[in-house]
Amino acid sequence: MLTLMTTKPTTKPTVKTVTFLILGAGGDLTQRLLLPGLGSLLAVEPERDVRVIGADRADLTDASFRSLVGDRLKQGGASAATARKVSGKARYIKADLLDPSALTDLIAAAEGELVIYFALPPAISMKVSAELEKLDLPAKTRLGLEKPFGSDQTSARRFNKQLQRVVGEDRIFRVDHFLGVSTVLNLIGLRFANRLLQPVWNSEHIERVEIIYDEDLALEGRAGYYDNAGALRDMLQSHLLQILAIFAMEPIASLDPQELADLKAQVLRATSIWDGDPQTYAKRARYTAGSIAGRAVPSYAKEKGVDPARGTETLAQLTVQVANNRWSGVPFVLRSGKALGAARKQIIVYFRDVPHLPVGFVGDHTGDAMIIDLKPGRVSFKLSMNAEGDPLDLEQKTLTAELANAQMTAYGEVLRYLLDDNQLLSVRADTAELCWKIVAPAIKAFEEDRVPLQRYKAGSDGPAGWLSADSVAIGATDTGASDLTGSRGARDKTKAARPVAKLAKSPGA
Ligand SMILES: O=C1O[C@H](COP(=O)(O)O)[C@@H](O)[C@H](O)[C@H]1O
Repeated sequence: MLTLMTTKPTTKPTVKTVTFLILGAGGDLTQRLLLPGLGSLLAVEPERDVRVIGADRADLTDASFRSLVGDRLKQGGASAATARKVSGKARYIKADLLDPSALTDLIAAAEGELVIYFALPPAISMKVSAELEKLDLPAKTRLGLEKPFGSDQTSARRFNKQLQRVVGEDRIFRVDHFLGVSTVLNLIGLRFANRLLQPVWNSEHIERVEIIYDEDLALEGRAGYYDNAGALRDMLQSHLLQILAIFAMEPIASLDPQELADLKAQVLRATSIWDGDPQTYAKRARYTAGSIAGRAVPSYAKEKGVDPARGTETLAQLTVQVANNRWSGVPFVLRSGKALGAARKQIIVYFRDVPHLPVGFVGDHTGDAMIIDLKPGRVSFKLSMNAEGDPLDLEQKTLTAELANAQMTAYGEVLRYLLDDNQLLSVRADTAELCWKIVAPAIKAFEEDRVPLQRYKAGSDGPAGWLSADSVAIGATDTGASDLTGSRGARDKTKAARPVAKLAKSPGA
């Protein structure tokens, strides 16, 4: 196993006291992601002094909240002693979050630096921040926010302006847990630490890029949120465009939050739907009843809380262009969906064919690619090599290396940066707005029914023909099964699973 890169903390663990005030502490997000995420952070940095205050309308008591905090911290990996230490100091304050005097009391209860986390629906977050604007907040107060950041470019801008009236942009942390995935930071290391890769990271050598996040999970009881969002807003507008921005950005000089945000914004400003044609380059589909790994999955339209008439898509695919000197002419295909047969979370970089193959060689020398698996972190190179036996007969072998596993959950990583007042992993206001601008023509085309809502069976690979043959073949191949030497056994397995991969010359609509 070859370790390519580990994610290094940008700051050393500190023992400053930080109050983590969770607005909406009774909700699903707090229990499912935030507290376990904090637990995973405390597993690595148990010396942190984090004071958790939960606030909500729900009738919880200090005691019941402490027990919830303790359980969830342990679930995230914190030791029993650390969980006891943090949960023992946790407090629950029942509050109407739109009442200024209740907010004043919550703020007064804070010790040390204050982080206010909005685990609330966006409309409520907007109202609460309007109330916070009227209050005196302690110096260094930071706001943590969950997506969606608005529902279009205009509302995102309005929300950003509202938040910036509470604290400066340098204290606003828009959380995208994909930016906490170590693999994304590893992507920067992989590209910029390797002489081999740096010169080829452009349209001269790269023919197409796909960023795929197919999930084998279905709705998981989230109709209330998801049926109003759909795959395009839920995943492409946010997470996948963030990954694209990091992948495609110009060289970065240091892991400076401002510089990273500037470079990401530069990419996103140049990004738009391929040919400005959402009818051809935006696709949507919805799952029907099926089964995934032996588990029966009802049709999306029959899921509890879904309004079938809304036409919400559970799979979306968008081809975009980055119209700049580096990427002109290279299609970036973004795709994500639910209830697919296999979880596939990859960035695939397809390299162009060599201009000339020495006369005399035969066999498969096309389809060279780099595959970055996001979960678990892994990088594979599909390369043409001389075959065993007849050395003139080329074939493709896959060389795979594990990326270092994250020390903590993605939420743990973004919380670490938030608690440490480091904006490296947060989404800046302008990039949040730009992401809405990029997808707006596709959203409009979906709403006006100019893009047909296709169907796919839960447990399938999605509608046929969306991805090119080479992409389907890579998806069917477990890149991790190959090894660095490309032994005959591994190669045979790869070959059996994969038809000869020929690059499609179309943008992959
Ligand atoms: O933000 C979201 O992300 C998850 C996928 O992320 P993962 O880290 O849980 O794999 C997605 O299922 C969800 O719909 C979306 O809101």
